[in-house]
Amino acid sequence: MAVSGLLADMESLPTLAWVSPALTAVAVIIVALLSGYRKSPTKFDVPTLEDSPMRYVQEADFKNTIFQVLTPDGPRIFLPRKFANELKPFKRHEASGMKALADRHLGHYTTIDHESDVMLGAIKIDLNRNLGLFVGDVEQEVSYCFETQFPSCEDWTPIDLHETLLRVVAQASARIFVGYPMCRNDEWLECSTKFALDVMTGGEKLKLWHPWLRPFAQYWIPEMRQIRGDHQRALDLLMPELNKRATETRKSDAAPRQDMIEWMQQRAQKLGDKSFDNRELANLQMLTATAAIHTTRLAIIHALYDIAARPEYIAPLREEIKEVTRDTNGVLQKQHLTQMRKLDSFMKESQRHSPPSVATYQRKAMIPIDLSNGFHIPKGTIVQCNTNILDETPAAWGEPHAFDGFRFYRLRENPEDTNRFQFASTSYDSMQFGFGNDACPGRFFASNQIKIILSYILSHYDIKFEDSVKERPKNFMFEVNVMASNTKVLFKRL
Ligand code: HEM
Repeated sequence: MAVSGLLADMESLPTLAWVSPALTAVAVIIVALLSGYRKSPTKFDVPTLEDSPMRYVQEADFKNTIFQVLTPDGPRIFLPRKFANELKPFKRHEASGMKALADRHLGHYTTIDHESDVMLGAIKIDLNRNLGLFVGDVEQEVSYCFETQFPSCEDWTPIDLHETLLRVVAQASARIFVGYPMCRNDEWLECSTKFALDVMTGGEKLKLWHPWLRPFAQYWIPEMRQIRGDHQRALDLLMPELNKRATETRKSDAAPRQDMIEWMQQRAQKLGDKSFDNRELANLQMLTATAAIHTTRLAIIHALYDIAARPEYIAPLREEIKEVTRDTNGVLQKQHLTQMRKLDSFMKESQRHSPPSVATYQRKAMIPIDLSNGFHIPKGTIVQCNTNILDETPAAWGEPHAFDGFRFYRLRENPEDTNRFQFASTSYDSMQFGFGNDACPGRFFASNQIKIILSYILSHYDIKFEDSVKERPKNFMFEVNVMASNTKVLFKRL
């Protein structure tokens, strides 16, 4: 029931007629809270984990059994991996990954429930088509960032990767999202990275409130208030650049400008999207940064932890980087990234052990869906598949639980498989970027960014853990998300 409906019901109670509006509001809150405690969400006839979704990873037989986690927003259904194959043929208006993600973060309130063909087209088509153009630019940006933001590391220096890499990834991504010089604008970088944190934190805090109370509670939660401010700030920061571009006369023979601002504007024109304006452009920039920056940063942190924990990989990885860039004296070019097969393999193995989530395939049923085992998914239900599948690793890939950084490198030595098993390849056995038509469209870009940043670090620094760290730091879970611990890594300039 909506809050307005609840208010109407209460107003019809004669005993409340004399109560002041403030007291009525308090009464509404109490009634809503009490009804929230009484009400248990509609359950499915499958095992239930009542408590915390964090527990299911350890306790539920997620591989073979369908089970549910009850949340105030209704049950979340967890499916064995095989059902991803059954859901894959459904189109996005029938089974939507974006809607599932938006619901998980209360997108209606946190503003991320915003599906845009302009944004998807700009990433899927324009960004992917032009990836090769930016390798030099991004490398330059990464190098500038390390030179200006990083300690000198003449001797072993402890580095907080979470903090440092946020800046590096944000700036390297902004080089392509908003172009130069905007990519070096501190305020823009702060705004575009903070938005994601406000969405995550604000959404989590709002979830603690009963759904009926959220329309009010959103105004009490600082991060929820900041989200609105973030949008306005993004627009204000972007306007000088947009005005400059709108008024600037470019030579007729000048190469077309290539960055996400340009692509979004052109896509909107092509699609005849009348609602697209500067405000929408700023919003889409924030959404793109949200999808891109924190995921990429996390993948790099995991990879660096894996390298620091297994120093025997440093020499062969460095050797490969040196070898492939020999023809250009160490300057990275597009083809070099494809040639870095050992690094690619190491990144994929690192992601196999530390995926972004144990359920990277999630969909909201936009229509009722029946699975082959007779399980009925009603419209509006969120389902997620178990994609945490070390045990189910195909036999041909070798020992499933071992960390074998070059397993995919060796698999690709088979001439038939040379284009398979890449970091950005998705398959039923490798769903870290999702699966099917709606798998992550930014994965090729992410692959490039990660390679550029890791190869910069490996070529300029030695890294290791402090002596007190005896093994690779353990990951921890937040709901279905796999998070990296906050362990410092020591850097020393070569
Ligand atoms: C290592 C970095 C990244 C990881 C691990 C990652 C992971 C994912 C996953 C698991 C999905 C859901 C796919 C599915 O449901 O089948 C997804 C979707 C998405 N990602 Fe990424 N991502 C990364 C980087 C990026 C980047 C750099 C961008 C943008 C440039 C991006 C943009 C998107 C978008 C727009 C979607 C929604 C796609 C749709 O609904 O069609 N991601 N990502």
